[in-house]
Amino acid sequence: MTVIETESLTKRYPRVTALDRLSVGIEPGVTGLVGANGAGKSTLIKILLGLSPATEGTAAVLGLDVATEGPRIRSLVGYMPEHDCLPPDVSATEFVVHMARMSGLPPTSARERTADTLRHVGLYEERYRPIGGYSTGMKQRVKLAQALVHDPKLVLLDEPTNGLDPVGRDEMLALIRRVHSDFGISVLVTSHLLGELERTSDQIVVIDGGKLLRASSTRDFTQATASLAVEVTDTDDHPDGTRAALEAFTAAGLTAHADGHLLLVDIADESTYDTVRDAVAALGLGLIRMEQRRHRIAEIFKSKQDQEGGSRDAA
Ligand SMILES: Nc1ncnc2c1ncn2[C@@H]1O[C@H](COP(=O)(O)OP(=O)(O)OP(=O)(O)O)[C@@H](O)[C@H]1O
Repeated sequence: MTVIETESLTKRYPRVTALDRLSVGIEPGVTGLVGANGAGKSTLIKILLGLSPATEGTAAVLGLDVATEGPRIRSLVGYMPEHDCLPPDVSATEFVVHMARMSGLPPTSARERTADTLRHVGLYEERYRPIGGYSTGMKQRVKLAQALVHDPKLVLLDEPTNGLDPVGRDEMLALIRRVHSDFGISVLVTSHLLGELERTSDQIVVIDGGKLLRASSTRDFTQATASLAVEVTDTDDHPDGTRAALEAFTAAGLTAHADGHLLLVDIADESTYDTVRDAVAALGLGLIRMEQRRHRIAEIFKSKQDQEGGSRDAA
């Protein structure tokens, strides 16, 4: 079952192709949509909401065709826009109640849902103060609350960590995780920062120049490239133990490279551990560390970009 499905989705503006034959299926859970600025993330969200027509291709949200079912999709989906769009003179409560009413909730349940949602996003104490006096983090929480207030099945969050300091980012990401774990709401969250979504997301979709680069579970993403980090001592016989071990690993048929004092060995299969241990023992070196290291997503892309000679700002 997929919550979002696109097929050859293309969006051409007069001077740029923002989405280029994008075909992707997104399952329930938390999905990170990652891409550099201008990759096409916001364009995709607007098409999914039925607010902007695709030039070619098709897309379905919760099984509904975006070309014909926009209003129904928007009743089932919450949207947190990227830019600050909050009225400064009203309180969070007034604004979120208003948005709940816009979504069709009757007055009493709009007020109840608003109180619950603001409590959930951690804005309960400040809920009667005008939004104009809020910090960036508080404004982001109001935007999240209005996306959740009508109890959607799916929320589309466009760069919710933008402008936040590291602590604010972590809090927002934890909150996003809870949107799914506490309420079972699926989440599509965008970011231009590859690293920040890997702890939050079940799946990662990476787009670049409107094209799909990769879509897979976060676990597959990082595990497929697992490596063994090995650190060894120097000895009188081998004053550069790292170099001696690297040569021995290569001679034993392993793929390895040095990163300072660390040797990073590709894990071909279970026997890699024994081969490393035996090679180190044969040289008479001490083994300081041998541990499996999952690559961070950012590293995978850095090496991919280095290979391609690219210098994009997704990091
Ligand atoms: N209404 C528009 N008219 C013309 N070009 C547009 C329009 N909206 C977006 N674009 C262009 O389409 C491309 C993709 O933009 P989009 O906003 O979808 O990217 P993004 O990944 O969301 O990046 P950002 O995080 O910077 O918003 C960009 O080159 C952008 O300039």
